[in-house]
Parts: sequence; structure tokens; C-alpha cells
Amino acid sequence: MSVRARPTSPHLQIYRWTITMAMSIIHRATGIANYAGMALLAIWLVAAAADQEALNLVNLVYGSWFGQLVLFGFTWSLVHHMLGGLRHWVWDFAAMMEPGQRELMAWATLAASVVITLLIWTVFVWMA
Ligand code: HEM
Repeated sequence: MSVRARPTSPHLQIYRWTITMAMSIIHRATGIANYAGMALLAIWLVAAAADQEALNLVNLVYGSWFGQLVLFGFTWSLVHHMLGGLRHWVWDFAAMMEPGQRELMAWATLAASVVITLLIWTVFVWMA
């Protein structure tokens, strides 16, 4: 008996990658990263409320090159996710949904997230 090739539903390997698809995935990933980042903030607050020794230890870890890298990534994640949220808010008005407009907003949020993150770190970390 011959077996007929059945149609398969699209999956990640055969989808052509688009910027809107990547931004959708990144929005969920940054949402998850924000949870982890908020735990870091909570740890810092608990240490500050506990005693000077605990605060010094957390500051030492967060101030190391690895800690700074993680905090920089957390800042970008927060900013990118917030801009992604604003993108959804714009869509709630059924605006910027046409081909071309969607891609423009996706690239704009990506670029703005990098610029805003660098601005925040320049003003509040590197120049402080
Ligand atoms: C620490 C703060 C935040 C955390 C931990 C967080 C976490 C998350 C997570 C885990 C998701 C994914 C849910 C899913 O895909 O099932 C999500 C989605 C979403 N977040 Fe956030 N979020 C935060 C801040 C924000 C902010 C500030 C905004 C708006 C400015 C925002 C707007 C949204 C929107 C609109 C979605 C839904 C996106 C969609 O329907 O695909 N979030 N968030």
C-alpha cells in the first residue's frame, strides 16, 4: 500500500524568520528575564534592610564585571519589554498593523531599547 505524503503544519524550521517573529519571541524571553531581574532587585533590598555586611556582599557581587553585565542585560530587558508593551498598546488602536509598519515598529523598538539602555547606564552608572 502506498503512503501518501501528508501535509505538515508549519513549524520553526520551515518558517522564514521575520523581525516581527523575532520580536514576539524576544518579548516573551524578556518577560521571563524581568522576573529573574526583579529577584535580583529584591535580594538587594533585603540585604539593604538586613545589615551593612549583607549589603556590602551584594554590592560586591553586583559590582563585579559579571554582575554589571547581568544588570546591564536586565536594564535592556526591562526597556525592551516596556517598549514591546507600548507596541502592543499602539496595536490596541488597530494602528501600525500594515505590512511595512509592523517591521518599522519592530526595528524602532529594538533600536530604541539599545539607545535608552545606553542612556540610562551613561547617566546613572558610568557618569554618576
Ligand atoms: C518586571 C516587570 C515585568 C515582568 C516580570 C513582565 C513579564 C511578562 C511575561 C512573562 C510576559 C509573557 C506572557 C506570555 O507570553 O504568556 C509578558 C507579556 C507582556 N507584557 Fe510584561 N512584564 C513586565 C513589565 C511590563 C511592562 C512595563 C509592560 C508595558 C509597558 C508590559 C507589557 C506586556 C504585554 C503587552 C505583554 C503581552 C504580549 C503578548 O500578548 O504577546 N510588561 N510580560
